[in-house]
Amino acid sequence: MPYALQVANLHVMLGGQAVLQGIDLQVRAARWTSIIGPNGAGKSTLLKAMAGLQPAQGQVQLFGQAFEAMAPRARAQLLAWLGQSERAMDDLTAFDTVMLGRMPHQNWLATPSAKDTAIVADAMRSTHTWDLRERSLAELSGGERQRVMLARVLAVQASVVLMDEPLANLDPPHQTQWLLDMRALVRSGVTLVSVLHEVAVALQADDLVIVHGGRIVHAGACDDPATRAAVEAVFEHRIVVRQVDGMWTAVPRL
Ligand SMILES: Nc1ncnc2c1ncn2[C@@H]1O[C@H](COP(=O)(O)OP(=O)(O)OP(=O)(O)O)[C@@H](O)[C@H]1O
Repeated sequence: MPYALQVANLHVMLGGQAVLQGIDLQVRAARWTSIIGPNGAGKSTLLKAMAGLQPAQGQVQLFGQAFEAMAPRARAQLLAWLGQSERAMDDLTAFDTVMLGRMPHQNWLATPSAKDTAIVADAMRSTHTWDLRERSLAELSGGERQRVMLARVLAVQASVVLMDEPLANLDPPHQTQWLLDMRALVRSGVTLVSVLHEVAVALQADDLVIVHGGRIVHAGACDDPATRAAVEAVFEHRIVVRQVDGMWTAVPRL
């Protein structure tokens, strides 16, 4: 089975604390993997390490190649990243922000090609940000801004996309749209890894990785009953995983 990302014996220390303690993970290509777990479990740190943005002990491979062996530009074309509450340059327009996603494909100081412009327009239309294209980021609401950042990641057209809390600030229609867009992306062959607090959305993924205390406590297919039991357990049985209209969802146990 082809793997997009392989993580072996990953350790991260932050502020004298062991935040990741020997993570082994294999992310299957052309599938959607969701990472969930309680606050402070180490999810964001794991995702950052998989993006090469977090110094760590251990090994991360992208399509079988060690990260450090890859040229930065080749890696930036293959792997796109959306961080949590990502900072952006407030003075840039939404259009120019999304165009930043094309940088790994452009030559230094070259003007964007017609292809770059078409890809940016597509990404902005699919995230409903096209009408915001001339506004500066500073003028946008939290959800509008998040959708612009999503468009930027889509504009990279990377084979592997990592997203940390992509639904932050998105209203329910845009959450549903995100789900539909991500399914289409994965069907087209992209590998998606997302850290999500919305358990009901995370359960729609193909595979689920559950992190607790810097360790993976469960990894399995979302349609495996053992995975659903592990979800309830890691959240101390304060939620129940139920089927509604043929879809698995999580509701509070009151
Ligand atoms: N720069 C840092 N220095 C010290 N400790 C850190 C640093 N960054 C993160 N931590 C700690 O590492 C642990 C894991 O953080 P991380 O952000 O990976 O958790 P998370 O599972 O994504 O949490 P959340 O669900 O709250 O976003 C937390 O206990 C956090 O306080």
